[in-house]
Amino acid sequence: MTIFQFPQDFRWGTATASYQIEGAAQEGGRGVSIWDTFARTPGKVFNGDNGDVACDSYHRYEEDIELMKKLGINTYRFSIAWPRIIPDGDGEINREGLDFYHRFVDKLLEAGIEPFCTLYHWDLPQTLEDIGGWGNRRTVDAFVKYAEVIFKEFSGKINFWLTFNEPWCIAFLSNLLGIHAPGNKDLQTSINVAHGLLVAHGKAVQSFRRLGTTGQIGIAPNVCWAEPYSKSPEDQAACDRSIALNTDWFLDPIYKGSYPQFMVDWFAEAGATVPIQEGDMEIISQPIDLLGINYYTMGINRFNPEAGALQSEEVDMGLTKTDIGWPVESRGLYEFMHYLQKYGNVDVYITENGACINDDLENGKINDDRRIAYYEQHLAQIHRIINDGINLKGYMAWSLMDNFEWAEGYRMRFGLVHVDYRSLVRTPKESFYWYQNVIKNNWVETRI
Ligand SMILES: CCOCCOc1ccc(-c2cn(C[C@@H]3NC[C@@H](O)[C@H]3O)nn2)cc1
Repeated sequence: MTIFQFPQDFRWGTATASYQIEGAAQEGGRGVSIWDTFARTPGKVFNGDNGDVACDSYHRYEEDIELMKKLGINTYRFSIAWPRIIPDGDGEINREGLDFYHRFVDKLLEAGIEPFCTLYHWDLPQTLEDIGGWGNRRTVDAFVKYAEVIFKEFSGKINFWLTFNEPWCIAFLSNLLGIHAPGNKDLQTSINVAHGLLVAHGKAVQSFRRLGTTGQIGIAPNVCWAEPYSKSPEDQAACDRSIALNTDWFLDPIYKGSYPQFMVDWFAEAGATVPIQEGDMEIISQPIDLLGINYYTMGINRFNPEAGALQSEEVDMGLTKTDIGWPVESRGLYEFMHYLQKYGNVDVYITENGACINDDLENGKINDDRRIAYYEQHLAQIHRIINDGINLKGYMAWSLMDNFEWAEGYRMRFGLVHVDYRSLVRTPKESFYWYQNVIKNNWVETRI
């Protein structure tokens, strides 16, 4: 056994998102989001599940915070539902929505837990999608208005901010692959969405600075680490494209003020171009303070001209998989964090990492040993990363509790806490108690 000690000021947390846990979809003045619409579209979400009730955290947040206190976390990542704040996306402010998040944040602070706020975790007001979503500059301006409302309301209470969660999912999973809301399947649309959200990000950072909002702000790309199936240049290039679309496509504009040219050229071959307007890249490349990194798995990729827009195919190498089918391979996190150094040794928080393990209650307990093994391996990599001098400042497990896993509905469970979706009873899993011990000790004991 090996003991890995973490830095004294290392932040330990968990993460959730508004649409996935809140429920109360028609309460508190909330407007309709694209996920309400998508979930009601036959065939889009497993079993026709939706976020109408979810974990009912809108009503049960005090119980959730008691669980966080029991777990011992000092940081909690959550997202604010834009449709609760400006229900029609760009009109009147809904005071009831702001009051809900004030009650919630005040309770977190009372519990000694640092709020780590994501402004946009995929629940776009439907009215804005109706005018073209992120591809329409009116949506960009509406986001800035929404962000400014939140900055003014919560400056001083919230000190860790993320503009967007997983821009690759917002742009490409949702508008090229059509797997998430709104379900478009068009390359140009997805590139327009990616660019729109980047401009919105930059404008929001400008507002954050201009308003003198407290704390630090950043963005949370999701990671796709890939290694080539063979030494062929084609397979390496296929990996490069997969990695770049999740990371460089968003971080090059932010840190370098330009898109990765090899990817711009690749998409131009497919007839798609980036709708850059005068001044956009200067806006996008506003300096930020931190990055959130969401890591789940890595792939072994090879070139396949039939494999989608990137012609990059993941090969099943027979690794152990979680119940959502993702290979368990923590090595990719270590490799990726070194890849990320090309943007400088920026402050990074792991804002999502976790395993989908669908164990259920047995005699009142959930013996999710596979989830414990997943966390043990990934925290050991976190320790290696910190030991290499990389500024990794904190870790938030995805997720505090089982919740609405998007197109997979409620069948896929990522939580440290089990949720019975009929009774809404929360039951800490064995992984909850394992993570509680890691946090208490600030070290992890690992078999690797
Ligand atoms: C068959 C082709 O498939 C293409 C890839 O399809 C997916 C689907 C889903 C994901 C995905 C899901 N998550 C977890 C969430 N992160 C944010 C938080 O809300 C969690 O619920 N991260 N990535 C990636 C890729």
